[in-house]
Amino acid sequence: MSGKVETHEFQAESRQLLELVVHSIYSNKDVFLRELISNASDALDKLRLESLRDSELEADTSDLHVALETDPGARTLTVRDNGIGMSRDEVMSLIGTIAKSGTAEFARKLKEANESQDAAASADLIGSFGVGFYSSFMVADKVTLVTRRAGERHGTRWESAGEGTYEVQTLDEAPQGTAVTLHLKPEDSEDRLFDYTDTGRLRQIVRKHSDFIPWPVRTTVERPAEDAAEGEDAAPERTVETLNSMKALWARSADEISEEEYKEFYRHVSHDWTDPLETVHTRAEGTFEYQAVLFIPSHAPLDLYQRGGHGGVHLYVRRVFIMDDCTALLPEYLRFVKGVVDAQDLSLNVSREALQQDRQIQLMHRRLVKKILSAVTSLREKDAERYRTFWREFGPAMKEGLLSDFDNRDTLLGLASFPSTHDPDEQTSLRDYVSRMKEGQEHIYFLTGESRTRLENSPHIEAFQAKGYEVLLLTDPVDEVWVEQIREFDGTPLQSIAKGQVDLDAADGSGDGEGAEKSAEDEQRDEDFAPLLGWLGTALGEDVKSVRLSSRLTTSPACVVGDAHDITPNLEKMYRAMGQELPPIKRILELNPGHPLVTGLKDAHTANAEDPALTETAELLYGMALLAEGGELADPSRFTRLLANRLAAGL
Ligand SMILES: Nc1ncnc2c1ncn2[C@@H]1O[C@H](COP(=O)(O)OP(=O)(O)OP(=O)(O)O)[C@@H](O)[C@H]1O
Repeated sequence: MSGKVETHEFQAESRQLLELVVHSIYSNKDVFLRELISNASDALDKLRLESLRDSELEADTSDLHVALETDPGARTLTVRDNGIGMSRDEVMSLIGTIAKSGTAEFARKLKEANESQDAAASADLIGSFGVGFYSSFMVADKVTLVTRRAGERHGTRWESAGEGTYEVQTLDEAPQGTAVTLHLKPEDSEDRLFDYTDTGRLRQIVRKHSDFIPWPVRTTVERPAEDAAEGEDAAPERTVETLNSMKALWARSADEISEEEYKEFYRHVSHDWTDPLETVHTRAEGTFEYQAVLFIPSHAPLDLYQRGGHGGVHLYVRRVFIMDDCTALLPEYLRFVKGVVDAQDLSLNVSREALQQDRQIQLMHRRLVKKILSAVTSLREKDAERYRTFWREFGPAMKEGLLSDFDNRDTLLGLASFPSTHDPDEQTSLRDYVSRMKEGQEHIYFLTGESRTRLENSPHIEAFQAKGYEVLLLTDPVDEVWVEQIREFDGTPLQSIAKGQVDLDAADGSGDGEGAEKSAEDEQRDEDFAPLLGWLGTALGEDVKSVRLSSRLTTSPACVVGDAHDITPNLEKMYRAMGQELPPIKRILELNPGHPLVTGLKDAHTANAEDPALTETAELLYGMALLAEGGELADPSRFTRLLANRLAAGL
């Protein structure tokens, strides 16, 4: 006897998602079938693999297929597979819960889009998130799923109207695999809701969206009996038709495949409903044969920068699906690439661990990386618009490659783009930067920090702006790290303008200022300021390493800079946020000898070095320098008190 029917509530995020799907504004409702067939096909892949690996598994693998069963009278469509199936627990956790990373973020964005009634944004979101099984509720007002996991005795029945709850029941008997029955909503062609019990319609959808599925997708078609005598009512003939061609797309030659076929295949492997940005179809023959179809998506997944977010290259061996998310095939920084690699000479039993060590896999890895980088390089050369999209979505991930992929470092540097003071809207390549360098300029200047506005207004940049030197404004967290490791581009050294000494009057305004002879005027100025600098060094000794005169300032009185090999405050903050212990890092206070506050302080110090107000001015000056670069004060309330007192005294 079957178990009793239990009612459960959907997890909150799933409920939100379902609600959206039920009231979907997604115009192409046909895609529900692609999603269900895709799930069925995955289930067949899994069963084949499991039965290859586990000879004890009690499962029938003699005729693996997907069947579409229609009942126009009852207005139902069933998508049935005889694949791996699900246990009761799996049904509850996989179907009752959307345990995808990024769901919360997705739900939040969706809510925003709904509140602002932005239908296009909602459609985009739902398309890019991929709601899989839940897309059934776009066309059905009730969905019944009956499943039995291969090797298990009992089955499970799940049913829901896509509202707050679902029912589950254990069944004594059920066929192996999964049958999803959709109780279809009334046809509504205005809402692009068609008759999904019509086999002609189903044939059309399968050919369009699921043709390359490697398993037969069958349906029973009824034809009027041919040999029926005139006027006689003969039972119609029922024949089983396979709707898809089942050709593995990657095994076909690229010139036979239409763009639409690639797009459909992309949607199948990525579960992303939007189009890919770029496709790479490649094969290697000879001692180690493989075929690969790889895609660069047109947008970054929500979890691109979360550890453990999943990659997307599926590994096949001689057409047999082996694993999804095969991380051994591509480096971590290319984790956004989706697709399929089919290798000829690997064992079907290969494990994830063994893959990492496999020499052939390593060879394949190297070649695939080169293929992808060269696709991006040609995108950069031939299609500025699409390259821009690529870099906006994946630039920060690509820059991680500068830290890990030494073989391709030069290629990566060559295809990278960076925001710069040259143009507020367009990013620049390093090559273009170099071509614009001023005569005598020997360095590529950059500044790292949290945002473009902060960097543009940072005191460090003043003299560079004034003298027309271009500065790269690097605001991605990863920039802090790679600039520490990469010292030059094509022979031109990179130089942070917030570190070391700057002397823009010398031939090239950077580095340690050596080599440029000081004028008599400068020497006199240094002498005049020496007592103040010495005194400040002691007064602010707790906070700064030293105090010196600056030539990078034009309008600000002071700024703080790092020594040539110090880490930046931004990086320091990142390390601390990750829980790393660091000794306090003191920086250098630089003063603008032309600023009235600084000359005034010098005069006050000369007049009375013992004046207690001097120490407060020094503190204020240091605080201002920190604030100007967007830094944080150690004791903001003390700073405001000192400042308020000064202002009050001046009124
Ligand atoms: N026909 C099926 N047979 C076996 N398991 C299935 C079947 N359909 C769904 N599942 C299980 O339920 C899970 C959730 O399915 P769902 O379609 O919601 O998401 P998905 O396919 O993982 O990804 P996406 O939402 O991006 O399509 C699947 O990953 C799979 O484990």
